[in-house]
Amino acid sequence: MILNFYKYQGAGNDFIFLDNRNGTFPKENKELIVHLCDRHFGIGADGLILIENHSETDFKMVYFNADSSQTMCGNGARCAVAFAKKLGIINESANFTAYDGPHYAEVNDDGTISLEMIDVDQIDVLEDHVFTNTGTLHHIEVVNNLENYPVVELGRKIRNEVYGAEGSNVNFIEQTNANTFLIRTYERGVEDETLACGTGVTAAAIAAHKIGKTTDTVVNLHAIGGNLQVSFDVTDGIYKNVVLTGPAQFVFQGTFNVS
Ligand SMILES: N[C@@H](CCC[C@H](N)C(=O)O)C(=O)O
Repeated sequence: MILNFYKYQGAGNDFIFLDNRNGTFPKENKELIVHLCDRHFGIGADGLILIENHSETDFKMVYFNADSSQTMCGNGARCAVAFAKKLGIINESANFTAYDGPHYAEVNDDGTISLEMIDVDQIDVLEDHVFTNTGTLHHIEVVNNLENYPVVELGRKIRNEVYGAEGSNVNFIEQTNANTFLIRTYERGVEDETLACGTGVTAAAIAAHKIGKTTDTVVNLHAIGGNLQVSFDVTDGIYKNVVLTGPAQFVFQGTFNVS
């Protein structure tokens, strides 16, 4: 089988895209998904995304982590909008369906994508961290000297020892001004630090606001792979109109021979 694939990245979070509107990709084949994402023996990526037909929205995004587990992915969703535009499915805006439900997104004049995220009403503020769900699970800790922080070592420990088999993504943030934070994320399903995580920066912005680190409702997050922005409204403690904005870039396309 020959697969035509496209590679995209959003702030360095990279994805293999397949146009599966004809439904021919064997998505039950988890070994194949793991193999395609393998950086040594496959194409290499943090995740794999299928674009499929949907009866009520412009398209359906089916996301797999590099280990083939499924959930929502914010950077992947922004890249999915860019890919859907390249395929001619949408123009400057999209209504699409993802793991966590329907989403609306817009392509901005500078090529960045603004993506509406789910409302967030459950935010657990604990002694040394915040835990919330922005489409997928996130643990957030405020730290010092993030540049030299042992993100992989501590992220993996928290992911496994605090959250067990289901796990959680683990974000470490450091404030640099009133509405700006540096962020590094250990992602479950990749089981490593990634260069950025869209649902993670969304969770971090909401957590920072919730615990009073910022009073702004437009928050800048600087990840290793690029800059992202999160805006929201807060009504009765519920974060609504949450929008994630950032880059989504086509990198290359090719064919992969599945033996
Ligand atoms: N990189 C993603 C998040 C992908 C899912 C995550 N690894 C999980 O398993 O929850 C993003 O940009 O949101």
